[in-house]
Amino acid sequence: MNIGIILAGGIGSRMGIVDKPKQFIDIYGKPIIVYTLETFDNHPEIDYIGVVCLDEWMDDLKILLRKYEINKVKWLIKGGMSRQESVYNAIIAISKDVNDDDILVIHDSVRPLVSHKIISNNISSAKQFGATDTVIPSTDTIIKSLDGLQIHEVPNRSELYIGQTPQSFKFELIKRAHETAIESNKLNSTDDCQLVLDLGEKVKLVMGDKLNFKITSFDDLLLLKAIIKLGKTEMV
Ligand SMILES: Nc1ccn([C@@H]2O[C@H](COP(=O)(O)OP(=O)(O)OP(=O)(O)O)[C@@H](O)[C@H]2O)c(=O)n1
Ligand SMILES: C[C@](O)(CO)[C@H](O)COP(=O)(O)O
Repeated sequence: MNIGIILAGGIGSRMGIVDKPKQFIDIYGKPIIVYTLETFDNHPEIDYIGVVCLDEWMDDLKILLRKYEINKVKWLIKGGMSRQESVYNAIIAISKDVNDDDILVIHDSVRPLVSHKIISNNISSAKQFGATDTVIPSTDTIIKSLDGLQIHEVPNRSELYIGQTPQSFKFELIKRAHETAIESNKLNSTDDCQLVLDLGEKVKLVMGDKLNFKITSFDDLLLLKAIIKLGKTEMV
């Protein structure tokens, strides 16, 4: 079984909009989270979906699921204080319904342009290797600075990638990774692959796409609107 876990438990503080979290912002009349959910709902290899949501937005989410006929959602899960806690809440919520070898495809609700190809590649890689990250090669040189004032390192760009989601895992592995992190008091990781690496397990890479960017700040919204508008125009 392949399960999409869509994370919508964040408040979007870096967006700077106070009335709603960024995943509920409308883009041409449809909230960002719906774009993401539709792609998972329509994917033939995704069996069920769990959505992790801010408690106070759960009713709005339920209305959207009905309105847009998102039918594969089986679990509605309360968000945690951190991304890591939100993922763990999902692991606990679905645990009685899944087997160790089932695949969790964990995705940020605020990456609405994820493609079916990326999801398919995640599933086949996680089935084969147990843990998979979606990445794109870094096209910029990355500068490491420990103090934000001077350069401490210029890592070799050919070894650097930008991490995206989905990140996909066999259920047993990601559950063990989270439990081990909690036992060692690591509670605020922004990346599930890091927790699997901490176990000494390998994480395979699949190629993402520049378009699968994360909506973080206001400029990302402008970009998303432009891309969706262009896409629609080109389809006409
Ligand atoms: N407690 C949290 C924090 C984040 N997320 C989710 O994790 C994804 C990536 O996180 P990020 O972009 O950092 O979202 P926010 O935490 O909402 O943003 P910010 O850091 O600006 O507050 C988002 O889909 C977000 O909803 C979550 O489910 N639970
Ligand atoms: C998981 C992630 O989206 C990969 O790019 C990213 O690590 C989330 O980090 P954030 O600090 O929650 O934006």
